[in-house]
Amino acid sequence: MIVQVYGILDPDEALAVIAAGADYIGICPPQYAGYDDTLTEVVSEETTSAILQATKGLCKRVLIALSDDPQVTYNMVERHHPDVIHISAPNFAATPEVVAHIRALDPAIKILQAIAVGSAKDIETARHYAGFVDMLILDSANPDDGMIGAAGVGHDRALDRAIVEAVDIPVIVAGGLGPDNVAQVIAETHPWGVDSLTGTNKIFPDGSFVKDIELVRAFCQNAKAAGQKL
Ligand SMILES: O=C(O)c1ccccc1NCC(=O)[C@H](O)[C@H](O)COP(=O)(O)O
Repeated sequence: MIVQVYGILDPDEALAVIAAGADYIGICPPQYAGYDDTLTEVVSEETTSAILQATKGLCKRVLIALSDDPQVTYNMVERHHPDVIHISAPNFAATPEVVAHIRALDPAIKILQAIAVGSAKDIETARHYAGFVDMLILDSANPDDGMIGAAGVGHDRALDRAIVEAVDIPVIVAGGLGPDNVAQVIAETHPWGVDSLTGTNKIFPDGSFVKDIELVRAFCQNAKAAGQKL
């Protein structure tokens, strides 16, 4: 069972999260799209580079792309060359042309497409993406703004399971996962990987957060143990 942990803010935190068991770490670089002032997890271009440098070869490093402007994603790939580019924008998604463009910039990169799971038609959407992306992440729509991800809530896990069974590429299940519910969700969905942001954070009164390393450790241990039982 692959474990992805999002919301990494600096190199030391990244190393602590890896030591606690994460296989993939997720970073939110500047998006130049109106999110940079509202998302507390956005880190500067310099910090993104420092995290990527400090963790090279220790885990898979994932950058999230939230902008509807394709050029923002292309610039991110060209500048940082992460192991994985995670496309999670409201109105921009992978297409065969987008994938070809990204691969021309970095032939080694893996492309992870997000789906905000909400209805049975997402099964067909997943089948479509599976024809040209490397991985899928099944996430929750944020009830406040409709954005995909970082919602801290779950969604219909029967749909996740149906998507896992419908495609032949790796699928990461996300949305409201933490140490307490990850084993149950793995048992229900049989994913290749699981992901956590909110449920492994220590949140401060002003809304800022850091990773809670003990929660990350428990999340990784519980996920791996549940994966062994599949
Ligand atoms: O990590 C971010 O900064 C982020 C911001 C906006 C949308 C998604 C984001 N992260 C993507 C992830 O993969 C999250 O871990 C995933 O959405 C799950 O989040 P949560 O429900 O809070 O565990």
